[in-house]
Amino acid sequence: MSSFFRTTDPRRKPGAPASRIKGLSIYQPAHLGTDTNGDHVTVPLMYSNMLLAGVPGSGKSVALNNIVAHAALCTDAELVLIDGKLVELLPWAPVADKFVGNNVHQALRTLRGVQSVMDDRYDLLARSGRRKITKADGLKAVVVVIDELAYFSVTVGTKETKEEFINLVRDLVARGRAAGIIVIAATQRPSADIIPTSLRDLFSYRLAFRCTTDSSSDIILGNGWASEGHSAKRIAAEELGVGLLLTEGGLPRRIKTAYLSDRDIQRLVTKAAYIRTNTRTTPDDGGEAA
Ligand SMILES: Nc1ncnc2c1ncn2[C@@H]1O[C@H](COP(=O)(O)OP(=O)(O)OP(=O)(O)O)[C@@H](O)[C@H]1O
Repeated sequence: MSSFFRTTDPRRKPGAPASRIKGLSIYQPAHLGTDTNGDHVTVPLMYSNMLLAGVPGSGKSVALNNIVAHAALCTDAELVLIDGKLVELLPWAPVADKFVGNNVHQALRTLRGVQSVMDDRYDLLARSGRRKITKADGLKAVVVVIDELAYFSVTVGTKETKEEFINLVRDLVARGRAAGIIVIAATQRPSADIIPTSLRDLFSYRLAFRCTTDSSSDIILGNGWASEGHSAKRIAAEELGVGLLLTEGGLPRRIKTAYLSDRDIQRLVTKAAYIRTNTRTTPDDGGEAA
């Protein structure tokens, strides 16, 4: 398990001021689980985005919790949670910079706001002749977690709100990475209307949990993977939290996500709340230098 499960920082000397507890950095990879060899599986969040899909109860929310936990503990990331199901991400609401439940208009307003942050950052990049923001810019990454895509793009609202929602998501996924806008989107409906190829192909990481057909597995991972033996249909119903993780340019890798109990989440929220309100904290390490 990653170090953020500890309630106290092991490097903190007894009696040392609490302000020495450091948060994580969004430039560090997030712990997601283990592979079939038992090796740790991490995913870089900065300059990335991720699509998660699979049948109900296959493990998407548990996977999302790992990612949200990492982002919540980062002092250089803002957390925007959009939860059409309302209850899945709700435990993280106290540490979210913005929490939106099943309100499509609020969801649209929030995504428009993130889009305008992204546009401002592109102006900044254009003015300085650079291609992506770096740590040296001192700008926080914005981690936008959406569960469930289909709720806003198909189920509720009007034709106009559904179209605007999916257009905003597509734009943030397409242009967000270089600007430090990270979209993590989940759906229990891996069908072509919810995840058109043009959207799916924009995600740098795709995680397919159990699917009922090879074609729905391909809708998540990409056309042709099932025929090459990489199909999330082969994941058994009892293999909860098992999925195929595809990274850009790689092969799908079978992983099992780390499970966070409600108590783990409560403890992480408490720690993240402390880290986020303590302005003197600085993120650990940082990975990518300017
Ligand atoms: N990595 C895991 N280890 C152990 N149990 C798991 C794991 N992932 C999921 N589970 C079990 O499966 C249940 C369903 O998982 P989860 O809520 O993540 O599914 P889901 O795909 O988000 O479902 P839905 O689409 O209905 O929201 C969990 O409550 C948990 O009991």
